Amino acid sequence: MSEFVLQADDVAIHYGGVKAVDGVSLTLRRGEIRGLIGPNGAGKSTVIDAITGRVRLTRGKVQLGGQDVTELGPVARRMRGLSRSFQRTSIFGQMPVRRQVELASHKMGVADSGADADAVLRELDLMPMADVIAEDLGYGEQRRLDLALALVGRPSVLLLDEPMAGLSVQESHDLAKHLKALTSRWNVSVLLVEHDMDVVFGISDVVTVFELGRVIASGEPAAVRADPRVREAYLGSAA
Ligand SMILES: Nc1ncnc2c1ncn2[C@@H]1O[C@H](COP(=O)(O)OP(=O)(O)OP(=O)(O)O)[C@@H](O)[C@H]1O
Repeated sequence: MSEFVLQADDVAIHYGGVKAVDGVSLTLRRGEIRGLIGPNGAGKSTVIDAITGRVRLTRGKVQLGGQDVTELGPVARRMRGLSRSFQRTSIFGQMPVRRQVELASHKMGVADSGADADAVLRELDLMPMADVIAEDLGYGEQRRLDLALALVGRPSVLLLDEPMAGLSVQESHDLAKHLKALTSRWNVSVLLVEHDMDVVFGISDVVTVFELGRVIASGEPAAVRADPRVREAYLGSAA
């Protein structure tokens, strides 16, 4: 058994002459949060797409729990425990919260989807809103519902692309707290692309910095924050 739940090796995604991602390697240990940061267009979302199987690799390999999944599509990867959140709550806007989560769990083939849904809702403090129509939730709660849908079937890896976008400081704080709790209580590993530096440096175990499709720094948050190259490329003097 690999010590990594997720391992991407020398991943490249080229669009014609555009090297969106060009030789990126990264890993996730069980229960670890890795923050991915970098300027706009650095290739962060493309790496997420590559890992989920949404785009085909130009080069490289993706492994999940030590198994090569490079040739598998997004649904097959999801079934093997690789989940991502979408900003998709509006698709089922007319449906009550618990029903949505239960349906998503059922679609995943979970035997007791009711129990699965309840566990997820409890974990994310959404049980009091179980019967609320999704459209009537506050924005922060909708983001949590989005996360709930990604958590059905107990994935081992969660990929999140800017989950804090549009949230208030308090809502971001709450979501960050839930993410941190998930990693310890459910042993989920998280790859977090996020522009909110307080969140990234606050909850990540490791931070990886992208620039122009490549990794320019990676390590513990304090070391990355202090790295002169990172400050120059991205963080500026405000960090
Ligand atoms: N389908 C595509 N075709 C051509 N170029 C693309 C495509 N998708 C992404 N790119 C390019 O690849 C580069 C990386 O984009 P990407 O969206 O991954 O960056 P990002 O770091 O996620 O940026 P942001 O922080 O703004 O979301 C950019 O130059 C982008 O224009």
